[in-house]
Amino acid sequence: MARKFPLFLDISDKKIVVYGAGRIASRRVETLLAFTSSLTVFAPEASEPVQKAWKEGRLSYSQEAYAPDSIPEDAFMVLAATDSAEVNEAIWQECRKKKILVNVCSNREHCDFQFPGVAVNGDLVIGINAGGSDHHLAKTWTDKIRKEVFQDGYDD
Ligand SMILES: C[C@@]1(CC(=O)O)C2=NC(=C\c3[nH]c(c(CCC(=O)O)c3CC(=O)O)Cc3[nH]c(c(CC(=O)O)c3CCC(=O)O)/C=C3\N/C(=C\2)[C@@H](CCC(=O)O)[C@]3(C)CC(=O)O)/[C@H]1CCC(=O)O
Ligand SMILES: NC(=O)c1ccc[n+]([C@@H]2O[C@H](COP(=O)([O-])OP(=O)(O)OC[C@H]3O[C@@H](n4cnc5c(N)ncnc54)[C@H](O)[C@@H]3O)[C@@H](O)[C@H]2O)c1
Repeated sequence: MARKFPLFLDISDKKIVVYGAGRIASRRVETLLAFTSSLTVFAPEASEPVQKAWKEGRLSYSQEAYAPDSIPEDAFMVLAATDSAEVNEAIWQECRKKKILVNVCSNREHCDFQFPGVAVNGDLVIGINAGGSDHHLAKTWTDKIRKEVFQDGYDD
C-alpha cells in the first residue's frame, strides 16, 4: 500500500457520521471528540462511553441501524464501524456514490483515509499510521507516544 500523507484538518464544524457504537467506534468517537462536537452516531446498541457523551450533549445519537440511501449528502466524513462487514461495505458504496470521505474499519482497501492512533496534549497533536499492514505496530507506537506526551515531554 502507498505511504499515507499526514494531514491536520480542522473538523470542528464539519458533519461527521459514525455507524456503530461498539468497541472500535467508541474508541474513535472518543478520539474525535477532542476535535469536534459535530458528531452523529447511528447504532442499535451503544457502549457506555457513547451513551454518556450523548447524555452530556457532546454528540448526537440515533438508536437506528444503517438504512440504505440515508447517509446525509452534506456529511464531510463517515466512519463505517459496525461489526457487519456487509453493512460496512454498503456504507462504503453509498459514500462513494455521494463522494463523501469514508473509512471502513473492517477493510483497509476501502478507506479514503486511515484512522490514526492519536496523542493530544493541548495544542500538540501527534497522529500515528503504520500503513495498514501491521496494526500492532500502530498500537505499540501510539501507546509509547501517549506515555511520552503525558510525561514531562519538554525536558529534552
Ligand atoms: C491506529 C488504530 C486507530 C484506532 O483504531 O483507533 C488502528 N488500528 C488500531 C488497532 C487495532 N486494529 C486491529 C487490531 C486487532 C489486531 C489483532 O488482534 O491482531 C488492533 C489492536 C486493538 O484494537 O487493540 C485490527 C484491524 N485493523 C484494521 C483491520 C482491517 C484491515 O486491516 O483490513 C483490522 C482487522 C479487523 C478484523 O479482524 O475484521 C484496519 C485499520 N486499523 C487502523 C487503525 C487503520 C490504520 C492502521 C495502521 O496505522 O497501520 C486501518 C488500516 C484502517 C482503519 O480502520 O482506519 C488502532 C491502534 C491505536 C490505538 O489502540 O489507540
Ligand atoms: N480498524 C480497527 O482498528 C479494528 C480493530 C478490531 C476490529 N475491527 C473491526 O471492527 C468491527 C467492529 O468491532 P467492535 O469490536 O467495535 O464490535 P462491537 O460488537 O463492539 O460493536 C458493534 C457495533 O455495531 C453496531 N451495529 C451492528 N449492526 C449495525 C447496523 N446495521 N447499523 C449501525 N450499527 C450497527 C452495534 O449496535 C454495535 O454498536 C469488527 O467486526 C472488525 O471487523 C477493526
